[in-house]
Amino acid sequence: MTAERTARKLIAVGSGKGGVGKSTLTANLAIALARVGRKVGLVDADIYGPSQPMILGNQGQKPVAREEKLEPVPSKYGVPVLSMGHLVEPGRAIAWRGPMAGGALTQLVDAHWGDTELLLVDLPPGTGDVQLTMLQKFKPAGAVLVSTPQDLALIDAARAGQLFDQAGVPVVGLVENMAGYACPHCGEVSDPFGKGGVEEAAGRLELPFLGRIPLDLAIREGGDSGTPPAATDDPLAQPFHDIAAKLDVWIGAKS
Ligand SMILES: Nc1ncnc2c1ncn2[C@@H]1O[C@H](COP(=O)(O)OP(=O)(O)OP(=O)(O)O)[C@@H](O)[C@H]1O
Repeated sequence: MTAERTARKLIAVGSGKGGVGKSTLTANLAIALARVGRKVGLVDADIYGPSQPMILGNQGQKPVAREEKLEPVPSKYGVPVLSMGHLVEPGRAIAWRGPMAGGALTQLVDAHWGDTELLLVDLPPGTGDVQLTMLQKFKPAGAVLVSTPQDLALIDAARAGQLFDQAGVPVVGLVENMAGYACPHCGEVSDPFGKGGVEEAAGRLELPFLGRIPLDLAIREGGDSGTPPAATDDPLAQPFHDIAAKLDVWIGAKS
């Protein structure tokens, strides 16, 4: 069991601010990595607001426990997942204090992940209890930070970066989400959240810039309907595959 643990790498996907697309990115990266043959699993560490069962289209399935540990729930994209969303009734509020949330996270990570070589962990936004448990107890190999290009989100992203830094977890790089919206009627591209801010911030923080994902209705619809773009042949899959390839190279270099 010790050997199994050392071989498996955890990559945390974090953000300073909520709603910037962390869960969307995590699911699509996991699918992209599975499509190139990686044995990848996903932990939805967003204990209070789990969204992976909906994004990965396996809502309503319950994980079974074997020898007091959970069995991950399969998804049709070859990415097994564990989420509080599989354990509590949909729509029910999860009002837990920090230690309980930390305990729940432990159950999700310390599960029967079998031959899974890579676990992507979708963190809750910010720098709270769950993030600290994640860093201290499970020490991810690296962290990917996602932000929209607006200043407010970037300040928080830098703060989240500091948290990883202080914990000795290297930041793999920054991803810009929701940049450039092409109007479905006239095709004109506008930037509701700005553009390029994350790349600039990455330069300032001396961190790699991993790529940019456009603001696109199909990404939102894919998330809501359990069909993430990375699992399709849509051109929207490309940025996710490009970012996943960079992450794969980074992990390879670490091994
Ligand atoms: N590039 C995009 N284009 C269009 N919609 C997007 C994009 N990225 C994310 N969304 C949508 O924005 C919403 C928030 O995204 P998501 O849940 O991934 O963010 P989050 O950072 O994980 O949020 P939370 O703070 O709840 O954890 C979702 O409805 C998602 O489908």
